[in-house]
Amino acid sequence: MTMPQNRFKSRLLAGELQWGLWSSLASPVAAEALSLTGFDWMLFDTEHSPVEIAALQPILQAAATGTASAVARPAWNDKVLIKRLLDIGIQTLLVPFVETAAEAEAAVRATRYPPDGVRGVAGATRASRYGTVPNYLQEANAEICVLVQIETAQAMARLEEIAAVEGVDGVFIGPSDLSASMGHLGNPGHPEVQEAIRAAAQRIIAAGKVPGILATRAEDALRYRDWGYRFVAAGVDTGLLVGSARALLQTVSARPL
Ligand SMILES: O=C(O)C(=O)C[C@H](O)[C@@H](O)CO
Repeated sequence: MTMPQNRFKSRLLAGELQWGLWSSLASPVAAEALSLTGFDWMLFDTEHSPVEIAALQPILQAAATGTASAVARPAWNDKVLIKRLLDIGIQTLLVPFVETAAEAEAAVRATRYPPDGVRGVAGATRASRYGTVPNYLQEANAEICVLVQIETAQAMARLEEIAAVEGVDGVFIGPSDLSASMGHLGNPGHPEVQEAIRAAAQRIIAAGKVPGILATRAEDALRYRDWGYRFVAAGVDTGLLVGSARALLQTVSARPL
């Protein structure tokens, strides 16, 4: 086997727009089906989804059927959680709650083998295609993509120093937590939050990194794209499922016998 190439990273660094889908369903069937819908990437969340590492591997195997590159979010910026995601084949990580340059540096180091970092060395894992990639240990670092998540006002204030960290490829804004941190819990659409999100895209670009974000409605996703965001999760699978079911019920139940 040859080294798996990180298509998400090469497209990110080429400045291409990549549409994503956020997955919280924690289901191999959903992952397989949704990976075939044409999105460029899918985010598999382990922070707020009921899924542990043993269940995530078959989800990633199912998702590999389709076209979407797999991105995973560890539950925390923790080198053990990150190592376990890397071992099951994740090459792109969205690291939550990064508030300082030191935390961003720690996230990058967690993804790199020594001497560049502290990633533990494993033998035959899914990452190395069970040991069939001959130069996996030598080539792995280059294919890793680190996205750090900015989701507090404190992190926003330090955006430039976080983005400047070597090895950080993209900076992702979390609108829900950011709005909570700014005193607007549950209201990411608040003008103050939206202005911070608009400005953040330009600040990230000025720092030489690629901005990304999560939207839950198409109109938000398109506005973020127009503001400069280049990896945009346009929706969440749980929301799409429940939303479609409710709309269907509303349609049929609105027509009496
Ligand atoms: O702050 C945010 O926005 C996020 O981190 C995303 C949330 O975890 C959630 O909306 C994902 O379903």
